[in-house]
Amino acid sequence: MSGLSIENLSMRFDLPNGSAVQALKDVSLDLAEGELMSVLGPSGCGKTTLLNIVAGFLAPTEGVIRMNGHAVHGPDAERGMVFQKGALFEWMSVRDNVSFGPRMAGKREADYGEEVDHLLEIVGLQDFKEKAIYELSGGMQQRVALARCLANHPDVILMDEPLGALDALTREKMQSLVLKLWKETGKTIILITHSVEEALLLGERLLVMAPRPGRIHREYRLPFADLGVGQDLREVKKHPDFAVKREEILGMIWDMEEEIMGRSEEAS
Ligand SMILES: Nc1ncnc2c1ncn2[C@@H]1O[C@H](COP(=O)(O)OP(=O)(O)OP(=O)(O)O)[C@@H](O)[C@H]1O
Repeated sequence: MSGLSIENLSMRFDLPNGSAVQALKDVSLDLAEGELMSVLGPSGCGKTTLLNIVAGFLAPTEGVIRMNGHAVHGPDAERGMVFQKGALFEWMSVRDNVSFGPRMAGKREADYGEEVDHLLEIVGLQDFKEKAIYELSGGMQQRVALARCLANHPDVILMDEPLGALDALTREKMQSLVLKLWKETGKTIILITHSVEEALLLGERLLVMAPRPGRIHREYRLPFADLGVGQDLREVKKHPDFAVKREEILGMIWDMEEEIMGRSEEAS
């Protein structure tokens, strides 16, 4: 079967003081090839833990991840990761960052050169390819991170708050770029965000997680990502159902946060 399958995943962290945190409990989910899923939820509901397990950085206490039918046992180029920031090689040029994966795989310039230049063009950095990373703005650095991830030909792209450190305007532009890359490359994408608007705009599927233990609370299938491929995201936000869903999900997360605060007050 092609695509990503998350089967009965649980993760418990045993702490040095003898207690334990149940970060995830019985999470199951199938993602077909080319689907874009955004993941939202209050702090501590296990979003990053879920992504790290899918990436193969963490082994779950129970359950299994299957990628195109085979079980995942560790990191692999088929699952690429884009972090919030800080994962680029600062001292290398933009182009050397993007070509890093192919070079490490033993490929020659003649094999990857054209594709790397094409990726730089897609993310709008063709005029900056010889610049060093530290010379770029935050938004440009995230474009390098996206191009570098794509250069490894992943089947799935995992994004942990990839736009979280950007200013509002750059973030909006990058949201459009993520949609464009998704449509042009047909990649399967999981994107974690703390922004309800971003989750609505980018997720053709939107997963709301709940904490303690981390679990799937609700899933939506939404039209906004498809709408956003062809038009300004500000227009998409004017869609009557957009505001309805935003209020519904904000309320849902607000209630969860209130419950968490209530529980911690009871415990203290
Ligand atoms: N290595 C670890 N050891 C112990 N506990 C951990 C570890 N990693 C995560 N946790 C705990 O697991 C739970 C889920 O954490 P996780 O970072 O996955 O949540 P999150 O939803 O991504 O949170 P945030 O939105 O704040 O980034 C939290 O209670 C966290 O403290």
